Amino acid sequence: MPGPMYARYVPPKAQKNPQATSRPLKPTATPSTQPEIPQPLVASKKEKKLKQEKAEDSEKKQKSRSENSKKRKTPQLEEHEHEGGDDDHGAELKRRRKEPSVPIKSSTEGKKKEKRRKPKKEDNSTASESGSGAEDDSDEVSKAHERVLAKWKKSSKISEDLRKKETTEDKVEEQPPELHDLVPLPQPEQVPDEEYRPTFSTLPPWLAQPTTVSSSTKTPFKEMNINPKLVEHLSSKGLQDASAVQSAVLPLLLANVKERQHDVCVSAATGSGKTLAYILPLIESLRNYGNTELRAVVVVPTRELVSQVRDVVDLCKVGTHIQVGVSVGNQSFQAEREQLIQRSERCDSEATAALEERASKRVTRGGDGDDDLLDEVSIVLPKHFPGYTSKVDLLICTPGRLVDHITSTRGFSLDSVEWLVVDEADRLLDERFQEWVDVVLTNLESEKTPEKKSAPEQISSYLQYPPEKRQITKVVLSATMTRDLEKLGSLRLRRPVLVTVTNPQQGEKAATEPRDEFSASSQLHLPPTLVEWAIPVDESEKPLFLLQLLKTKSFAGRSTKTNQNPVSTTKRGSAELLPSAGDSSSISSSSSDDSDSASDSSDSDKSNTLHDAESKGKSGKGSSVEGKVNMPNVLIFTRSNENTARLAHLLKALHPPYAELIGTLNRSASSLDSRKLLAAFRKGKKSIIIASDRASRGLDVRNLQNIVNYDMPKDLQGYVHRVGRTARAGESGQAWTLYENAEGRWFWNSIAKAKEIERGERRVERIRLDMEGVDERMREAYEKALQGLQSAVLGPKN
Ligand SMILES: Nc1ncnc2c1ncn2[C@@H]1O[C@H](COP(=O)(O)OP(=O)(O)OP(=O)(O)O)[C@@H](O)[C@H]1O
Repeated sequence: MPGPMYARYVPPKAQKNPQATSRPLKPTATPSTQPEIPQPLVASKKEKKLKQEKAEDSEKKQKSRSENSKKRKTPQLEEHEHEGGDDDHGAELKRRRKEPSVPIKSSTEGKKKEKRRKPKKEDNSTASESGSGAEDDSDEVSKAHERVLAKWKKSSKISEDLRKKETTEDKVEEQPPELHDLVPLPQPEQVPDEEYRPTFSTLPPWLAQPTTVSSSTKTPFKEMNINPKLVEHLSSKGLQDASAVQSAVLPLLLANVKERQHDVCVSAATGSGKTLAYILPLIESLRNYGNTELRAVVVVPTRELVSQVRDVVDLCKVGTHIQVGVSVGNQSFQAEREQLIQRSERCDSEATAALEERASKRVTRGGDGDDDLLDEVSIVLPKHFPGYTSKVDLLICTPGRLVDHITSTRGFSLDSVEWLVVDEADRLLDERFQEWVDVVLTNLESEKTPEKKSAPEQISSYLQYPPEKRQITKVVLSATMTRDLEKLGSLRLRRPVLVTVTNPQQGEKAATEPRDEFSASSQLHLPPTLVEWAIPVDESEKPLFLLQLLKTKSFAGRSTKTNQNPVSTTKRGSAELLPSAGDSSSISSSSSDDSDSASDSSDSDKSNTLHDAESKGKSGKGSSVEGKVNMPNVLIFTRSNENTARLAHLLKALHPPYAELIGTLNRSASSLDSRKLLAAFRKGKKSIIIASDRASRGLDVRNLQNIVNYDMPKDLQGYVHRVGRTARAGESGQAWTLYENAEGRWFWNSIAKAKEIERGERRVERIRLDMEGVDERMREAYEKALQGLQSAVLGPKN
């Protein structure tokens, strides 16, 4: 054999192009990119011949050739040889894998490269094959090649193994999921997310840390800084002790004007006595003035509240000369002006001359207003000027009417006002009412007119000193006081203090624990004596459900003159009906904990049943009109004026004996009518009031025992105010909420279990009405009533 089979193989690493040399050793990611087999390994016959011829070249070249062949060993190959060769192929492979990968060349590109390489290899082979030296050399090269080939094989094997391993791993991952039929896989118990409680507060300290007082607190009026005659008078009316909120607020407000350094915000449950808490300080402050000036303004949202506050003022002002005015817009504006402002004439030649001069120049300031004044001047005595004085010390008004007087009533001025009370503040600040806050505050903060300035004020004005800031005490109250800083900020309170009333347990907690923003904003209070019920109803027969409720003994079968509550909560989550003569009905209820979903069809199993005593024929007295003792005393809330009228119509048609006992209270009722209705209700001539939310705020009706939410309230605050019409001033009361299927979830989540309401141990309890008594006859009557309603709405021809 003329020469070795693999003569003149130039190891890939000896190539000039390092990328080309490294490719054969590089393991490939996919089988399609197999390591490139070194091309020169199998030499063609032509090549061998050429090699032989060239091997006969001079010995001189032999040395240089052997040196050349040594030099051609790449540093990489040498390195491998030093490191122990084949054993380190794995490490080498890994190292190369980390190197940036060589882009895969296209086949044409590979061929071109091969062509470029060929002449070089030919040169080398010619040089290496000459005589015995050439043989040695070729042996050496052959061995080197074998070594490299062995390394390549080994590396190929390793990469092949790796590929196999990866494929098996992939297969394991791709295994199809185990099938478990339709039974859900057992899941680990879910860890509830911890409630986020920020460690910082964005509320100002006065809101975040209010002054709290326990609802059990009582202070005798005689221990307070109140006129003894007034204390005596209050006592004669059964008011000896100040309630909790009064005990906290009165000391702050009874101080004299110089000591009153704070504006006061009050957040306390409905019926806790907030009205007296601000009326007493007003009376004590106003009683000592010798002249009449408008010094106190009380703003409330509705006409009914205006007259209610007036009643409290009338109770407290006995023996004083305090003049009280009301402004509600139920009478003509002119008549109201005359009640509030006294017009007089004073001799003031200077003022008259100035005015006449203006008139002659036809300079008008403020347009029509000045023209009016000119007209007035023309009808007074010569050299006389019209003057105006207030006829009232204290004005109780709605915001809209107050703005009307400020802007249009000549002589109406807030220059002497020292007190501004905003009752039901969240409602008044929610609705803009002609931007009343801005108008009133701008007036209160503006400089007094010269006539209203005191002597010292006139002197400092003459000396052109800047006017002193006026001392006005603001009192802001609500059972659902807003923590909205923007709204409260609009009242521009001065060093405000927030007073809240908590139940005894909460009071202890509040005293020891600092209140953060979260808890401060979440406090709504319900009267502790209130019992709350929830009744699922069928939407299509809701009036029938209401009728059944009104007839049930636990609702209607008790005297309106006693405060005995037919349902006594015996322990948490359970209740029972107190036995009463001839009463066979019973109630045992489930707490709200058992009633997560209103749509739960198993309601009936868990809930309780109110047996209709009348339908069972065991007590016919329960709903007889003559037996007033057993008539329901109830305020029923609907969501709109229309619903109020419709429901009244249906109830009267369904159960005619109720007709003369039903009254409606909504926005379309005049003040006089609503006053009359409330008076009749207090006297027991009317027992059922069907009302819109107009009656939900502030209304105080003694002996009102039941509230029915026939339609859902708008929100949580709405609920608190509605149900707060009962269980007032420590008396008992019940609230019944009828919920349709679609409303149940919202009611339970947003009202019954609302975290914002402090209910303590109490729960809203769910009961079911027994509808057995509703027979075909009643359903027919219901249908007729609906038809009657339709023709009443559309007219008889339709
Ligand atoms: N010190 C007191 N002792 C006994 N009864 C009181 C006392 N103070 C007020 N009351 C009575 O409590 C009832 C509720 O008072 P008031 O109307 O002021 O409550 P309120 O807190 O303003 O309620 P709301 O937030 O619903 O307006 C009234 O009938 C009132 O006569």
